[in-house]
Amino acid sequence: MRLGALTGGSEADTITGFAIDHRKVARGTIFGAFEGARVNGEDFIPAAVAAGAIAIVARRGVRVDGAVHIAADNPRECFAQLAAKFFAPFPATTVAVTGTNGKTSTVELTRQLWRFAGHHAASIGTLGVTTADDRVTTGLTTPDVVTFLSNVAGLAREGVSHVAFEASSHGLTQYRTEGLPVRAAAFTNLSRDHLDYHGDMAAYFTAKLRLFAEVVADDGAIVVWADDPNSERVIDIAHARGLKLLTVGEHGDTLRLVGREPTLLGQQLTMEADGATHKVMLPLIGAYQAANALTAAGLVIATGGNVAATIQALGRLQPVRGRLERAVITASGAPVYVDYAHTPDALDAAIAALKPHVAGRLIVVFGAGGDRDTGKREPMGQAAARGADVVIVTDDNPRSEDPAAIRAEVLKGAVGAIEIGDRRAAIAEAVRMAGAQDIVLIAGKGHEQGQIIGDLVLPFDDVQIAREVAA
Ligand SMILES: CC(=O)N[C@H]1[C@@H](OP(=O)(O)OP(=O)(O)OC[C@H]2O[C@@H](n3ccc(=O)[nH]c3=O)[C@H](O)[C@@H]2O)O[C@H](CO)[C@@H](O)[C@@H]1O[C@H](C)C(=O)N[C@@H](C)C(=O)N[C@H](CCC(=O)O)C(=O)O
Ligand SMILES: Nc1ncnc2c1ncn2[C@@H]1O[C@H](COP(=O)(O)OP(=O)(O)OP(=O)(O)O)[C@@H](O)[C@H]1O
Ligand SMILES: N[C@H](CCC[C@H](N)C(=O)O)C(=O)O
Ligand SMILES: [Mg+2]
Repeated sequence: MRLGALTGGSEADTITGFAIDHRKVARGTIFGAFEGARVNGEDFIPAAVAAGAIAIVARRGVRVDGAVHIAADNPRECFAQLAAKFFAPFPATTVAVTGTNGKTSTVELTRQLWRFAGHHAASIGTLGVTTADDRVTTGLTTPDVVTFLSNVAGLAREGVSHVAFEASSHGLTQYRTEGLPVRAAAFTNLSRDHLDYHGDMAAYFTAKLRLFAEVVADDGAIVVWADDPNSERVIDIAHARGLKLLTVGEHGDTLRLVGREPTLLGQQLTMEADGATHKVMLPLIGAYQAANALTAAGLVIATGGNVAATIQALGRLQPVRGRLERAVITASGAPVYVDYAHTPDALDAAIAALKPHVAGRLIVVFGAGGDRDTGKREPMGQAAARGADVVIVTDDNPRSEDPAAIRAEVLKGAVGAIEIGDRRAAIAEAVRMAGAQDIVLIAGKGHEQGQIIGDLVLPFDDVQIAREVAA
């Protein structure tokens, strides 16, 4: 592609790629220079030009010498639109999911449901890029815009026709997933997280709402988990834009959940849809997993799926890695579950999911991550203290913070909890004390394969450790 094709000018230079990090610029690259939370990318423009950048997307008034200046009021948005033209074509059906909790689960369940319907499908999110036979991690929930667009285009070349991706609030704020048509967007729920980055709940919600107000296509659809108190705002946007609206949940119209009976290994769901009553045995436990499964079904229906067939396909869903994953049963007979709950609401949801299955005590082991929203720590402690019979506060990913100080903040909400900083020792203690009637929940790290301590990432896998200490 020639530069002129993007600028509307006559530049004949061949575009070889796009970069938002000057260290990734090569001859023929278009460099996006953005003001960041840490540094100002505009400071790297001379270095990018020296490395061979032929054009710079940057704010008006910014100095650019030796390359074409593509000036824009919103450089991130402009860059995404141009990069998408370069990387196209994309899979025909692309959908996005946002919300505080449930994004990873919903995109993964959507991918599975599409696959059951015979489509070549993929999901992109915290677990990485997942296809029927492969999973590649990207490090972030929503990868940077260049990684995202090039990956989605790569999936199209592999024959993938359907993609579901997670739109994190960071990703939406930074226009990481713009430029390609989003056919449907789903809202799972809103509760506190990431206030370190967004400042307050209003700004955090506004960041998420942009998915519905601006990103989803004008002829697209919006799928809403209708039982969240915040869903009304999303529904209002759908009405204001005249978009197709599908609501799911007890308050839903498209898929109305009228019954949910927990069983040993799953739950029997009863739904009203299309004027008929449907029953299906969902092989996943917990109200929250039913919510995500219904939201996923909503996305599949929004993109052309048959209602009755999609509901029946819920019965074939496989568990999502690290979400209420049963790691092991201890020698004394207690099941040990690993879950990615790392917000107060998620801890509530994970505990509520296990409660119906506990005859004895629920023992919860968890901590909070460092360098992330500090205000969620005490409420996480409260959620655990409220719902569990035994609480063990341990370390999550301390990152640059003092782990003892993080634990102290969590313990403010969980007075009287047991404190064991070393995560392996904490898991071992939970497993040791669990009797036949008890259940152990290890929360916060789910699928993660490492523990981030300072600048180091040490190998750590909750599932594997649980198996080791239970052996
Ligand atoms: C807070 C945040 O979102 N940071 C991400 C973001 O940073 P930023 O745009 O503010 O970048 P910055 O570091 O200030 O730099 C500004 C610009 O200068 C460029 N630069 C920077 C240094 C340099 O030497 N040369 C250079 O060109 C950068 O590429 C960037 O474009 O863009 C960077 C480049 O893509 C990301 O690496 C970085 O992720 C950091 C590592 C991170 O930890 N992000 C987490 C918080 C995150 O994004 N999480 C969300 C939500 C998780 C969830 O709830 O699921 C996610 O989607 O994963
Ligand atoms: N619909 C839901 N309602 C409440 N809690 C949920 C819901 N879905 C998931 N959770 C909780 O949140 C945890 C993380 O789930 P999941 O990974 O699907 O969310 P996410 O939105 O992708 O999270 P992240 O922001 O880290 O990417 C789960 O392990 C569970 O404890
Ligand atoms: N996507 C989430 C992951 C948190 C996982 C938890 N283990 C932690 O490290 O805080 C975040 O960036 O806030
Ligand atoms: Mg996720």
